Amino acid sequence: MTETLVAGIDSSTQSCKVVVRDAATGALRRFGQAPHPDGTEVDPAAWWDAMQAAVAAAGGLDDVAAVSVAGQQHGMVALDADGEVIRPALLWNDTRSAAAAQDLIAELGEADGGDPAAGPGAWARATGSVPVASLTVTKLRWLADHEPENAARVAAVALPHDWLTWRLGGADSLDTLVTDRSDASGTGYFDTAAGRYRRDLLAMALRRDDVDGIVLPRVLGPSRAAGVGDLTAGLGHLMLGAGAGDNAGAALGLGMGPGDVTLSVGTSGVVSAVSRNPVADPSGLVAGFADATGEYLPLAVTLNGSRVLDAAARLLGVDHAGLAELALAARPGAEGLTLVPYLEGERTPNLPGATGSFLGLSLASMTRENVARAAVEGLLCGLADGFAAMQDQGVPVETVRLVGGGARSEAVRRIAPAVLGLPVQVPDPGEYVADGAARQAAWTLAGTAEPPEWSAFQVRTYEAEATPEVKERYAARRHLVAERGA
Ligand SMILES: Nc1ncnc2c1ncn2[C@@H]1O[C@H](COP(=O)(O)OP(=O)(O)O)[C@@H](O)[C@H]1O
Ligand SMILES: O=C(CO)[C@@H](O)[C@H](O)COP(=O)(O)O
Repeated sequence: MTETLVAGIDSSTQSCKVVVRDAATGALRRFGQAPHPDGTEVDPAAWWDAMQAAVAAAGGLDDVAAVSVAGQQHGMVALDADGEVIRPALLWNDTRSAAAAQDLIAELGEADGGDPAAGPGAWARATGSVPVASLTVTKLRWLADHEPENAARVAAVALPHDWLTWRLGGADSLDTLVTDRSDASGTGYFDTAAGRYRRDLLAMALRRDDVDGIVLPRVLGPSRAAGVGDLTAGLGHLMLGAGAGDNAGAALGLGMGPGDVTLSVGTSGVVSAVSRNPVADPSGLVAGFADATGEYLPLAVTLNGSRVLDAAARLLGVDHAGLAELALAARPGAEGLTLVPYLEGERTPNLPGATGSFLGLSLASMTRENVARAAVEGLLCGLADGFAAMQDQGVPVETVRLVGGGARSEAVRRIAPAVLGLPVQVPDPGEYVADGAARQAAWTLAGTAEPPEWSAFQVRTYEAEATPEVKERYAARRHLVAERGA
């Protein structure tokens, strides 16, 4: 019997990855990857080109029955009435809209009860999240304030995964744009608990009173088909799933349920958990997003994930294996050296203009080993802060898993349980976002109530003696940061 194949695509910050899997068992059949351009402002055409290259590297989709696209969240893809991209997309890690976030918070507070200080609570109640520069709503306000002629031309707003799904489906008209709850919940103009758009917030962001005519992608249920796609002439037809934000994709790929907490060390550092109830944290540390199965996915996100390791390896003139070796050769705590790794500014805590700092340099601590160790510990302390914020929101913790490109580092794997003070499971290295998209495609194809049960992945559990002093020192130092440009 010939097997039915499905594909999952992860259009993430640094690259596009494609997996082709058996729809019934989830067995991996093929894989392809292609890089994305650097920078926090990207022409979506580059994602399309990378997707074509990654699909080709994965052997094409000729024999594939269904495909879903997961993607980096929040990126603003503004389209005009002809469906053309108005300007390069501003990505989730572009911090130019930090002041717009502050303005929007104050304005909703004023609109709600006359008090700008009530803004964070008002946003958390309205959408589940407090705006930070990452969220799409703040990018739209930035557009209105800095490029009003572009803001006036906006006829539709999509996210990276919506736009790619639309292109796959033929991009016939703006009305065929679709999305899913997980990605819609990261826009900042979607009421996550109620599952509906807040056009009043879109109007506030764009400073326009005619937003009823603006197309927002239709929000599909978790296993609803987005249509029948045609990647390029000659590649044949395939069913399109609704797709998802990348973190919800990973949750589906990992089969996460309540009690499972995932740390992802990709470009972003993410702590996420599935919750049966919506979360609305007025402190803004936890974003109250939705998952890709009908539940919720509270998460805390740092701007400084795997690139902290990339930068430290560059600084020390070693590769990733060399960095891990150096870090593991140092003692816990790096003899008093701390890296506050705000290399791209920071989102959790919300310090978009911050730069990073090495603190605690001494003759003893200023060694290559300690610098490597401080980089790994600093990255993990940022995640540990997010983890604590999730626990403060009542998120239960039974298992902790580590995924993403940075989880390939032996140092990250071995130091994570020491910094968190908990055992950490590391699944087989893989592309769990793309896997989640593939599982969604199989679900869409099957038309069943629940996603297909796929064979479990292997995990290796890492344990270590807890080093609470590392987190304590970091907590005492993390506010000692300089402003960008200072
Ligand atoms: N062995 C390794 N050790 C540490 N970091 C690694 C290793 N392999 C890959 N990475 C890092 O992982 C990152 C890419 O991870 P990925 O999860 O694909 O990111 P994204 O989804 O944000 O594009 C890169 O920054 C890369 O340098
Ligand atoms: O902003 C968020 C989630 O809120 C990021 O997690 C992006 O979704 C990018 O993810 P990666 O490409 O780093 O995995």
